[in-house]
Amino acid sequence: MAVAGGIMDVSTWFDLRRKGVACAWVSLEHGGMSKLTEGGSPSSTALGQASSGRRLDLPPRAPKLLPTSPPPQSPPVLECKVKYFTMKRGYSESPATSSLGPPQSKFKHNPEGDGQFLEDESTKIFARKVAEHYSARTNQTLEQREASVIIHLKKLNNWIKSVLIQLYTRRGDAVLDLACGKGGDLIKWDKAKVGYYVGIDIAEGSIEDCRTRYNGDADHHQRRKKFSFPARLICGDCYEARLDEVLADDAPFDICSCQFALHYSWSTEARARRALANISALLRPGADGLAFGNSIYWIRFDEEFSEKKFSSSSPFGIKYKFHLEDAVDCPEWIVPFHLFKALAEEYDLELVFVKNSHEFVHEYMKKPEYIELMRRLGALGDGNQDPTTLSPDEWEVAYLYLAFVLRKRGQPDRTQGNGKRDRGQMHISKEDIMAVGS
Ligand SMILES: C[S@@+](CC[C@H](N)C(=O)[O-])C[C@H]1O[C@@H](n2cnc3c(N)ncnc32)[C@H](O)[C@@H]1O
Repeated sequence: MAVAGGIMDVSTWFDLRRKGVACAWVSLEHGGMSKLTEGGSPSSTALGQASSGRRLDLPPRAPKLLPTSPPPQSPPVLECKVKYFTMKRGYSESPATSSLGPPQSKFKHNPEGDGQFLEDESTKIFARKVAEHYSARTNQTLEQREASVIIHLKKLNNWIKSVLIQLYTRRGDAVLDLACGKGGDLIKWDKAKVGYYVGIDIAEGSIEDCRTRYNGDADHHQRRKKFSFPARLICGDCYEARLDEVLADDAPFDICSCQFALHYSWSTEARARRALANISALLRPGADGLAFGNSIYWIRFDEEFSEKKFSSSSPFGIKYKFHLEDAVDCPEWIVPFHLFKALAEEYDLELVFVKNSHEFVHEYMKKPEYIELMRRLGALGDGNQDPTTLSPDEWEVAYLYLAFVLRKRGQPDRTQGNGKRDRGQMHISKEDIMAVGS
C-alpha cells in the first residue's frame, strides 16, 4: 500500500504506463492496525463529472484518526551537513532485529544467487551504477525543466507526491526521506510544517545538491526563505546499511517516505528485506494506544494486543470491541483476509471480487446506472434538492468494510432443478419458524 501511488501491480509489471514507483510509509501504516486506520476518499471530481452532469458531492478526505503526537525533539541544526557512512555487508553479518523478525526467506532462491543473503559483487556494482547515474544528473534551470519532453509527467509525479505528503503528514512530524535525491520534496515537507527531516541517498552528487538546496545556496534567483525545520543528510545505500544503527539517536520517525526509489531495493531479497527492516525499525508505531475512532465509532483492542502484532499462526480470536453509534456495541474479530481467502478455498469457494468500500465507491460511481441508484438511495444526497451527504466521520467508517464475492468451484449439476416454489410459504407465521441447534 501501502498508500496511494504504491508499488507496481505485479499483474501489470510490464505495463510501462505504470513504471513509476511512488510509495510512502507513514506511521499510520505501522503496527498491524493499518487496514483499520487508513483514510482517503473518492474524488468529488469524478463524481461531479458523472453522466447526468449533476453534481454529487462527497466529503473531503477523512480526518486523521489518531491523536496527534507531540512534536519530536529536534536537534538544533539548521545548517545542513552531510554524513557519509561506509556500507556494511548484508544479513549474514548483521541480522535484522526489527519487528519483521529474523530475515528468513520465504522465497525460492535464484539458483545462480548465493542463497545466503550475501550481497554479491554485481549487486554492489549495479547500486554504484545507479548512484553514478543520479550523481551525474546536473541541476536544471527552470527554463531547461520547462523544455523537457516529460515536463507534464514530472509535474504529475510532483502532484502525486504533494498530495501524499499533505494527506499523511502532521505538523511537527519527524520525516525520514529514503532516496531523497536532490531534495525535490524539501519544499513539500516545509509546507507540511514538519519538525525534523533526515534525507538519505546513495548518490553523492544528489545529496550535495540537496544540501545546497536546503541551505538556500541553490536559489540565487528566487531567494526563498530558509526552511523552517532542522535537517540531517546522509549519503549511503539505504537498502544495505543498518539504518536502525546509523539513526539510533534520531528515531523514531513519524513518516518514512520513499519516492520513486523503492524498486532499487528489489535487486535481491536481502536488499528488499533490509529496506523493510530499516523502515520498520525506525517508524513510530501508528497507534498511540489500543483504541482509535472518531465521533461516531471507536475500536478498542485488549492489552493482549499491546504489541500491535497479530501472529499469522493464530489468526482467529483477534478480538476488539467495536462501537458504532446507533448500530453496534459488541465484541468483533479481525478477519485477516488473505487467510480467510485461503480457508474458503479449502471449501471450494474462490474469491472472485474484493473491494474496500472506498474503492467500491470509486469504481461503481463511474457507472451511470449505479450513480442513479446512489442518488435514489440518498447516501450522498440526491445531487439536486437534498444537499446532505456522508460526513467525513461516516466516510471513515465505510473504510472499515470490504465487499467480496466467493464462487463455488466446479460444474453445476444440470439434473437438479431450481424450482423450490412448493417448499416455502407466501405468509410466514411464528410457528413456521424452525429452530435448529441448542
Ligand atoms: C527517481 S530518483 C527520486 C529522488 C527523490 N525521491 C524524488 O522523488 O525526487 C531515485 C533516487 O533513488 C536514489 N537511490 C537509488 N538507489 C538507492 C539506494 N540503494 N540507497 C539510497 N538511494 C538510492 C537515487 O540516487 C536517486 O536519487
